[in-house]
Amino acid sequence: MAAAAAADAERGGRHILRGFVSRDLCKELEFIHRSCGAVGYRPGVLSTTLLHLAATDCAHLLLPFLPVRDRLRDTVESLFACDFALFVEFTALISWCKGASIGWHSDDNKPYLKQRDFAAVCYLNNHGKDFKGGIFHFQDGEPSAVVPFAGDVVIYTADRRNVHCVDEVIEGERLTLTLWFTRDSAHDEDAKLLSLLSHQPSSNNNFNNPNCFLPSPASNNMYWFSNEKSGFDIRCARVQFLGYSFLTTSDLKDSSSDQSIEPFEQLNNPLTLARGDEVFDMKFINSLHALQVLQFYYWKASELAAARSEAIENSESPQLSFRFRTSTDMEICLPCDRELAENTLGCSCYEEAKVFTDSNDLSLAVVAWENYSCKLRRDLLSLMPHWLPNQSIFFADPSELRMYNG
Ligand SMILES: O=C(O)CCC(=O)C(=O)O
Ligand SMILES: [Fe+2]
Repeated sequence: MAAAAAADAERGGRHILRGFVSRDLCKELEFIHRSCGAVGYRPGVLSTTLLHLAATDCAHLLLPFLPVRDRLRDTVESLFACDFALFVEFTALISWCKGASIGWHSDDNKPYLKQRDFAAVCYLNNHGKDFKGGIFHFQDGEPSAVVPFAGDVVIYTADRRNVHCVDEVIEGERLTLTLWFTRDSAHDEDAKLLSLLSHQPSSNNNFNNPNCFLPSPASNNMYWFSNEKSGFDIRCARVQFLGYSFLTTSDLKDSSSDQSIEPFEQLNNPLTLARGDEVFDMKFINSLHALQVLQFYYWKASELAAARSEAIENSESPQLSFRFRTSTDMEICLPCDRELAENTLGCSCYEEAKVFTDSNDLSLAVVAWENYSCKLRRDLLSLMPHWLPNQSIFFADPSELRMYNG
């Protein structure tokens, strides 16, 4: 087995593993990307890197990545019979929007990418259903093409033996979890992440702080998607696709209702969500907070609907969380090329979502999202003391660690 793997590596091995990532994890990572993603490293591409999550106070959202990240590293080490330690160089969720493509290249083809030894690209959604185009090709040898299917992973060496390209995406958003691995410890992603995490203000590491899982936006230009002529804010576009908009309202009784504040800045202040004439009666700390709750609601729509019908059956009165819009409720109006946004990120699945979801479930989503975030935050705080002395980020069962820690 080891000999076969070594021979494979000699030939510039490549592997396709079907069903490597569970469907549930694909959906969870999609939720993270749609609530936290920012503009990416090439035109038409959005990304959520682990460093970006850590830098925007969402370090707890690293946890869902860790089991699959560890498993991928182990798999690469064994497939290529590595007799050296392998480090993760880079981990990101990457979406390729309409118009995005990449021509023939190897992944180590720039002087600053020479440390890359292996690549793993996990597909999180489906060609044909969620997007069109976006097929992966190897220039020589077999397989010559990989059609992205949720859960599958393609693994290959990052050098000239695996020159590849991706066809232009014609429609929808093609989502991947992409990792590169290196044998050079100087490029270890974990060290960068740990340095960022250990330098965060102590209030963020304190689980007793009720705001410890609330996101902080990066700079506004990180959310501005543009072509040569116009652009749109990714956060605004994502809430619009689910049928909502951001609103400042005088009821919030703070600076957010001050209309002299520049619209982009209003996205970083308290705001709420509206759906047509209805206003959600809850204040969110900023647009990312509102977006995260809304995407959580979209992710968990069927579970939330079931929870609601159970509440009705048990004659627990459903929460009335919407009120009618008044003249003091002001929509946050940003320059936005709606057509570009729809063309870039649009997908028929959003139309289905609008019919499927019930606005009353949004208040259930707020509670469920808080529980989800609190649990991850607690797990993160259990794991941190084990990561720091090892200088490495790994997954372990946090409940066992808590027992062990007393
Ligand atoms: O997403 C893919 O299928 C491959 C992406 C790629 O080649 C790259 O990012 O270098
Ligand atoms: Fe590539």
